[in-house]
Formats: sequence, structure tokens, C-alpha cells
Amino acid sequence: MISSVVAMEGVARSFGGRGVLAGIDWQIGSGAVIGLLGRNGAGKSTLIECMLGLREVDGGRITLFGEPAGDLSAATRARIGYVPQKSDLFDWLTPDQLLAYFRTLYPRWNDYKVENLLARWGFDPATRRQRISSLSGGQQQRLSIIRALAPDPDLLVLDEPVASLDPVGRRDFLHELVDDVIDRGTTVLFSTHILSDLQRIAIDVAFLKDGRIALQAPLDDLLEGTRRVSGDPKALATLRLDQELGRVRHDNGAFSIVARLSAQESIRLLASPGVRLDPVSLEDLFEEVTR
Ligand SMILES: Nc1ncnc2c1ncn2[C@@H]1O[C@H](COP(=O)(O)OP(=O)(O)OP(=O)(O)O)[C@@H](O)[C@H]1O
Repeated sequence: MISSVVAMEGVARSFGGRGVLAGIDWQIGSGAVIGLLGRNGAGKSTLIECMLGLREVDGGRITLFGEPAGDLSAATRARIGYVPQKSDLFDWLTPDQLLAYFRTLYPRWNDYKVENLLARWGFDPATRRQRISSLSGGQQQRLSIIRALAPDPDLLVLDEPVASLDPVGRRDFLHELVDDVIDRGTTVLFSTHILSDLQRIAIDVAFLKDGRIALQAPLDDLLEGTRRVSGDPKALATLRLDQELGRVRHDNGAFSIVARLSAQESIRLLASPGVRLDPVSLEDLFEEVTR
């Protein structure tokens, strides 16, 4: 039985001698919903493209549904929906023509969902007959999402899907993701820089840093279990914490430590004179983990 939808072992990729993926070992289990985070240039798009077999790797092994990513069967391909960061729509077609074309390629195509999304996401009859090249960036992104969702994929991969959507478009997309896609057990991986969106979906977050998945955990656990430890510099200097994420030195000579704490560690620290524990935001976490 295959328990992982995606399995990666030692995946490496560099550009012009500069390593971007540095031997990634990663598994994405069936039904997981993962937000992929990392600074600009960390390699999120590269990782996604390699994962889907769209980019060659320098080393390592990737399988999707148990098949090599670079040699997927048509049946497995049809189980994957992908929204790339840069539009790859055939922009000389109209939305109706594009969707009619893709409909022929997939054994499973949810006409009801397509019509429903087109109507809800502002594709009136005139827009549906307009060339894609003349649609706005946000309209093209909506169309790209509709195309990816139409075959009811078992694995949905989205590379910054909301980057050009207005706030209403973002809300509509998240609504669809939570109420339909995640509800039916789809495995979802999406990269984003909009951290507030992640907090609207109960998911795991994975941080890509220095070419590796530096940390992956359920978002709620991560926020609940991570604290900023501050206080008397002498007391902090001797502290050894099991899961320290970062140490920040402040201008006044004081410093604080961001760390994931076990319940016992929290109790011990709260009892230490001169030590304070404060909750951290997802922005704080992002800054520390990707520093
Ligand atoms: N075709 C290419 N040729 C040379 N360098 C590349 C190529 N594609 C990506 N890179 C480099 O690889 C690094 C990672 O790029 P990538 O687009 O994967 O990052 P990212 O995390 O998706 O960034 P962002 O958050 O800005 O979208 C960057 O330094 C980029 O310049």
C-alpha cells in the first residue's frame, strides 16, 4: 500500500553551480494540506517543478503516487492539478475553448464544478468568449485555478495561487479550497507569502531554507508550542533548549530566544526568576526559521 502521495529522497538541484535544493528528503501523506513557506528565492517554485517532474533534478529520487515523477503514466497525471506561478494558459484561446480542450484530456472532469466556478468567479458569457491574452492577471489566475480543480484532482499543487487575486478573489478561492477541495480529502501543497491565509486553513506548514525542509508541523501546534523567551541576559545565556529556532540580539544588549517548548520546559522556564515567555506570531516564526 502506498501511504505517501509524494516521496522525495536526496533531491538536489542547482543553477550555475549554486545549490537551490540541497538533498531534500520529504514525504507528503495522503490528505495532507501543506503551506510551503520560504523567503524569495528559497527554491519553492524549483521544488514544486521538480516534484511534478517538470524540471530535471541533479540527484535524488521523486515519486508521485508511487511512480517516478519524470515518467508518470497518463492515469497518474490526470490525478494531479497544478496552478503554476506564471500563467501557462494557451492565451490565444478563449476560456471556453481552453476548458473544452482540457476536458478531452481528463477521464474525470467535473462540469458542474466548472460551470459553478465560472459563474461565481465573474466569467460572464462575454468574458468566456474573450481571448485569454486580453484577460487581466487576476482573471487568468482564476481560470488557471478552475482548470486545476476541474478534474477533481487527488493531488493539488498551487504555486502562489492568490498572488494576483483581489481580496474578494482570495476569499472566494480559500472558501473553495476549504469547503470543497480539502473536504473531499485532496492532498494539497501550496506556496504562499500571505501568512494570514494560512491561518484561515487548518494545515501543516513547511519551511524551505538552505535547500532543505527546515521545519514542518501543524500550524496550530507550532503557534501553540512556540514562545519567545526573554529576560535577564545572564539567565538566558546559560539556557539550553531542545528546539531553539532562533536567537535575536537586541540593540540594548539584551536578547531573546524563539523556541518550541515542551510542557515541562515551559513550566521550568516560568519558574525561573527573570525569564519571560510570550507567544509568537506566524510572521515572527517565519522570520526566525528562515533567517
Ligand atoms: N532557470 C533558472 N536559471 C537560473 N537560476 C534559476 C532558474 N530558476 C530558478 N533559479 C534560481 O533558483 C533560486 C530559487 O528560485 P525559485 O523561483 O525556485 O524561488 P522561490 O522560493 O519560488 O522564490 P519566490 O518566493 O520569489 O517566488 C533563485 O535564486 C533563482 O534565481
